[in-house]
Order: sequence, then C-alpha cells, then structure tokens
Amino acid sequence: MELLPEQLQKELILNGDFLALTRQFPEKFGTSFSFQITNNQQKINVKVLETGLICFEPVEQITCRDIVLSSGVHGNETAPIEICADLIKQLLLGKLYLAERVLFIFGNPVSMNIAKRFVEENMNRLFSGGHSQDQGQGAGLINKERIRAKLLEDTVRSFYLEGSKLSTARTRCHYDLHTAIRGSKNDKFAVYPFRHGKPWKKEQLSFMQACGVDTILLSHSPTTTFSYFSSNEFDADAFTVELGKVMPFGENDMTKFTQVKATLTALISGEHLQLKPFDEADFHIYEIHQIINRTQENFQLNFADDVENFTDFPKGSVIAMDGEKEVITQVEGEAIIFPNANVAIGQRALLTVIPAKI
Ligand SMILES: O=C(O)CCC(=O)N[C@@H](CCC(=O)O)C(=O)O
Ligand SMILES: [Zn+2]
Repeated sequence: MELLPEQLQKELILNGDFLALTRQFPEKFGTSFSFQITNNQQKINVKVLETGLICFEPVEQITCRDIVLSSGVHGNETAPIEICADLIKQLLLGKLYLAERVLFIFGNPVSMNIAKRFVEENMNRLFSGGHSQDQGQGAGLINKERIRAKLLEDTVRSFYLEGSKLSTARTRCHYDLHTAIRGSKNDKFAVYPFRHGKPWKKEQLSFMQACGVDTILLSHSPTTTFSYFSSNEFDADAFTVELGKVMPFGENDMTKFTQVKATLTALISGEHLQLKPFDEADFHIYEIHQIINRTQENFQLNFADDVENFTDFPKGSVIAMDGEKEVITQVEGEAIIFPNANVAIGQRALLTVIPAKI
C-alpha cells in the first residue's frame, strides 16, 4: 500500500512520528514532499526527501550551521535512532525552536525492521564511492545497501551545497550516531576521522565532552565510513559517535543519553553550548594503531565474546588468527576495539588503539 504525500504529511503533523512512518515504508516513500509548520510564530520548512530522510529549515531566521544527524546506518543500533526520532517529533509538534538547518538521516530502515546490522552488506563501508567499488564482493554488485549509501551521499551533498548558497560563513557538522556490539570499558566514545594533516579541533572535542563522550580515537587513514565522507568531501566537523551497547528498540535506558540529547537540542535550537575549554586531562585519547582485515575463511579472535572494547593486552599477545597468520600486539598497552570475526572477507575485523596525545 502506498500513501499519498498529503496523507503522509497529515500523519506527520498529527503525531510527529517520522520513525514509525519510516518503518512502515522501509524501502521507499517514492516521492519527496515539503510543507511548512509554525512553531510559536516561527515558520519552519520541512522537507521529506525519502524514507528516513527529513530536513528542517527556519524560513525567516538567518542560519549559520548545516547540521547532519544520522543514526541507524546499522539497523540494530537503536538508541541513537530513538534519540533522533524524539528530536524530530519535538520539531514536528512545534515543541523545539529551530535555529539552524538540520538534516536527519535514518540510515538503513530495512535492516532496522529485521533488527540486524545490515541486510546484505555493511553500509558503513560503502561511502566515498565504496558503493560502486568491487570491495571483494564481485564487480558490478548492486544491493539495497549500495543503492541507499549512494542516496545518502547525494542527500548530504545537496544539503551542504544548498546551505552554501545561503551564506559563505557557515559551519558544517555531521554526527553519525552508533552503538557498539560489545560492551566497552569507556561506554561512550567517538572515532575522529582522518583529517589529512589538518589539526584536530579542540572545540569539537569539547562538544563531544558536552555530549558525555570523553574517549576519542584518532584515525590516521582514509576509510569508507559515513563520517569520513562528510569530513573529507565537505570539510564537515564529523565523528562516528558510539553511544553504549546495541539493544533492541524500546529496551534502551534513555537516562544514559541525557547529556547527548541536551547538547544536540542546544545545537539545533541555537542555545549557548557552554562548552568546557579543552583540557586533555579530561579525555582518554587514543590513536588507531593496527587495522586488521579478515583475509581468510578461518579467522578467529583469541579472546572471549565478553571481553570489552578498550581491553589492553601485553606486547606480543596473539589476539587473533587470520588463517595461519598470527595477529600480534606490537606495543605495551595496545587495546582492542570493534572485534568482529564474522565480517566479510576483506573487511575490518578488529582495530587496535594505543594512548595518544592531541
Ligand atoms: O561494535 C562494533 O564492532 C561496531 C560498531 C560500529 O558500527 N562502529 C563503526 C565505526 C566506524 C568508524 O570507524 O568510524 C563501524 O564499524 O562502522
Ligand atoms: Zn554502527
């Protein structure tokens, strides 16, 4: 069954539940539509671009930021989806003042509905053109995640380019919100994508701190993640932000996200952010030391499933076996992040990190 734009719009204005609508039509709305809402005399333009893609723009106020908030790039990472769904609802129901342009993205609605990370292929390896590269999956492969990754790239590009037509002195940001498969010693952490030698921005780290994220992983190489795409191609302040552990819809303890929600709300509504000046002592900073890709059918991790992210190993520990090849820690205190033996061959099965300084 397809709903007409007028019906979709009516539903949205009535209940503000863009997530429910997205999950009802996970593949496509098939049509874009826009309408205006009035919130305490403030006029807001709402553009529904496709399923899971909604953009809000103040009509009369001058804006200076273009904000992208994505969640559900991995469909089973529900806490960030619930946070964003609530922000969207507040905007649609006229309960939140909008000071800046903001684009919300629910990345992979089809995988949300089956409570899986992805359907056919990990979407967070398909950006910066990864959707059109072989990546060991077979040349010319087309699947839903590849099509969607391309659509997300195009949507982000148009959003930023439309912003730059409004004024030149603008800032761009993209916070790609995730949760980790494993528990983590440091519950909330963020990957700061490779900046090709440009300085890490301390103010952005203070912003992360305000979100309750005090552990930062500095990346030293290009990747095919969504946050690297926005950082590299549009000079957006971008992070992959990990907000705790994967839980099913409705089972997240939302009290754990008070800080991140309040800070994102302040960002959208132009409230003073009250960032603490950057002090390295407030943070756990790491840099990515080894990127271990699975190259063999028999890939094994040499530690249990409940070993948490940021667990460190003595130098010389064999932490994984890639076929006959031992994966060995090279530095004292080298710690594991995102271990996953079940990734496709050719993909990242594990990262190691070591303490670093900004
Ligand atoms: O917990 C895990 O193993 C994965 C959690 C997750 O989805 N992490 C992102 C990190 C992306 C980045 O490195 O910027 C991912 O693996 O895509
Ligand atoms: Zn994820």
